[in-house]
Amino acid sequence: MAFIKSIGLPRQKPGGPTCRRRPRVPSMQLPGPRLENRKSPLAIESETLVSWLEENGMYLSKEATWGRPRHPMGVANETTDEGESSGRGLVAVKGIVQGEPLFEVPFEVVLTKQRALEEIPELPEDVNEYIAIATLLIQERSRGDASFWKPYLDVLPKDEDIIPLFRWSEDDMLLLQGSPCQAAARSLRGKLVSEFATAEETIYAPNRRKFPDDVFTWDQWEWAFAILFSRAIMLTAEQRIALVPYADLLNHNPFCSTYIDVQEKQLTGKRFVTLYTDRPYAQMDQVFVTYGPKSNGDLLLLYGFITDRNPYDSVELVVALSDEDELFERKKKYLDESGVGTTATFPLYSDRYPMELIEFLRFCVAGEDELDNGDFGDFMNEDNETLVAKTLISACQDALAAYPQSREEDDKLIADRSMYKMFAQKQRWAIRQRRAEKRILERTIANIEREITDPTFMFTESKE
Ligand SMILES: C[S@@+](CC[C@H](N)C(=O)[O-])C[C@H]1O[C@@H](n2cnc3c(N)ncnc32)[C@H](O)[C@@H]1O
Repeated sequence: MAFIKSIGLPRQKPGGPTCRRRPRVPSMQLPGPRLENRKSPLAIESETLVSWLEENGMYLSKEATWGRPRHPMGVANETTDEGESSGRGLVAVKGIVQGEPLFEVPFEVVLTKQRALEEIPELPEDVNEYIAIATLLIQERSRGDASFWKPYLDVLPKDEDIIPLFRWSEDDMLLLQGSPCQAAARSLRGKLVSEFATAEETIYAPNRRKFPDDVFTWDQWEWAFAILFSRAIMLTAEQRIALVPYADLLNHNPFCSTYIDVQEKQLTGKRFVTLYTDRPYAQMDQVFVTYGPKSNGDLLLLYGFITDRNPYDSVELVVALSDEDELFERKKKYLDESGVGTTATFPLYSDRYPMELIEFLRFCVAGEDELDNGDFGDFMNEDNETLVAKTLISACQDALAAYPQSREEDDKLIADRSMYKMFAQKQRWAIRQRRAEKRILERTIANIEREITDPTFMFTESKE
């Protein structure tokens, strides 16, 4: 799935015939240090991280030690997925068997709310977890070399490389005109703005000596949340979120189901975050985790990337009770009382739709008889079911009409590889995202149009 460009690890010698190497240029002829000894800044940062983790009790030995095999992974400084850079990643440096613990990260280096409260006693005890860790991140970033977490902060992607959708400007977002992603991004951004205003008023402003206004700025806040949304993990056993250095170098593969646990060593009482694999890996394979069953829209919003092979991809479809319906008032009253409202949004997948959507539409298109006696969770009659199908098709057509470009136009942009490569990263994500959404809408229309011609057609659970 992913191709590793440069992993900074010794490659296994290939078997079979070897080819002769070109003689090396004598080092004395080279200006400055010998080329082969020059390390990229990325490699230096990764090595510094590894040394720091080892100093703080993480086992990362490159050689087997007494009774313990070598650490099975190494940091890949540049990985790619579907032709796009996916930043650093972790790679198996030896075969890994299923269920093997991959690493144990000592709690000493983990960022949690608890740790934030210890480091910043000025934070209120009941502070929200995200705000606590964001405040710790901002503080530590501002401390530069003096920060305990400096080696960790140095491997975080550079600011300009962190491009979740909620950080896009309104101009960038024009590329996603018509997409439900725009509203999701504006809504998340709005929440972050208002959370910042509250934190400013209740935590930062009252204690300026601890929280100077040139450090605790909106820009730093936005950066900290971008880091948290794209890297924090839920420690389920403890029901808390955490930033776990090293573990957060793992990239996403929706087909994985690795799991994370917190372990306490019996003799020492020391706690570690441990990751177990769900499948074996061959040497040089990139090791993945899953960030959860997320649609591309959610991946773009929180993590700043999408993946074409995403079984959980969906597009939000808005459907509403028609205000021209003769039974509008009666139906509205019922919907309001049920807490649903006359407009609802449902995820539409390329091969399925939720039964709640069908039930909602069965109710919205129902006649008087059906309203009195209907069970909307089940097929009621052909007329009602056909009306549901037509309403669904028309909702998909309306959604498609909201995009200024057609799916065919997006296809063309992507097919012209040399032109496509010249687009900026955000443009490429946007074109792929809006094309994926249109494909789901078009497929839904095609599926329903095909099925509606079948005399036994009905929406059933099996389509979910
Ligand atoms: C938890 S971090 C993983 C480590 C990260 N690659 C790095 O360089 O630090 C999550 C970020 O990695 C990138 N990423 C993870 N999985 C990816 C994938 N399958 N394709 C593209 N980018 C991916 C995205 O930028 C995402 O926000």
